[in-house]
Amino acid sequence: MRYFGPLRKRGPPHFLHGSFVYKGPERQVKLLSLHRLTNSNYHPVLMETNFSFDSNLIVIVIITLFATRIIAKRFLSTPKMVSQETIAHVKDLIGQKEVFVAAKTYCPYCKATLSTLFQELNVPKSKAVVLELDEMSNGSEIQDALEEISGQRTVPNVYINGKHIGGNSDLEALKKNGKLAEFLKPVFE
Ligand SMILES: N[C@@H](CCC(=O)N[C@@H](CS)C(=O)NCC(=O)O)C(=O)O
Repeated sequence: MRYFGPLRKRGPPHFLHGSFVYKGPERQVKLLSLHRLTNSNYHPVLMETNFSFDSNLIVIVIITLFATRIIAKRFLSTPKMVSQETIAHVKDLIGQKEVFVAAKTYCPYCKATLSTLFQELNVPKSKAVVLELDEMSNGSEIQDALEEISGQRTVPNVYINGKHIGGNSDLEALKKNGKLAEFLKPVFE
């Protein structure tokens, strides 16, 4: 890369900053800036590089790569295969007790949900099945099955009396509008 100071050539600023003064396969010369001398006299400051590459082309290539990746992920990814056996097993777990929560130990939303149910609302732990999926060898399989059954992949995934409640925000919304107490009634009977 080589910089040229102001050249002797004088004239109006007929080309834009950053534009190519010369562009060949082995070198290119770009206009860096124009030094104003008088109202009508300018010195161009030029920069010469040995390798000519089109920065627009690089941007297009990067965007194309990203777009291809997103499209491939969205449309070409193979659907997760969850065995009917696992689905039946998870459905069984959901129905085993009044409350079912699929959680992960590090998940703050899960902590909030468990605190709402067991500390705030005093749901007896004996009435609930809580799965910490990240501590289970078949946790990801169960998560796939939950997605298949409820359409929800995130944790916490809450069921009360076999009814899908949703995540922590859904639980909080039900708590706010007073419907959660109604859902939990059978738990305390
Ligand atoms: N809006 C959801 C947010 C739940 C969420 O984002 N959970 C994260 C974990 S903290 C999750 O499930 N991530 C995907 C995963 O762990 O597979 C809720 O209120 O429950």
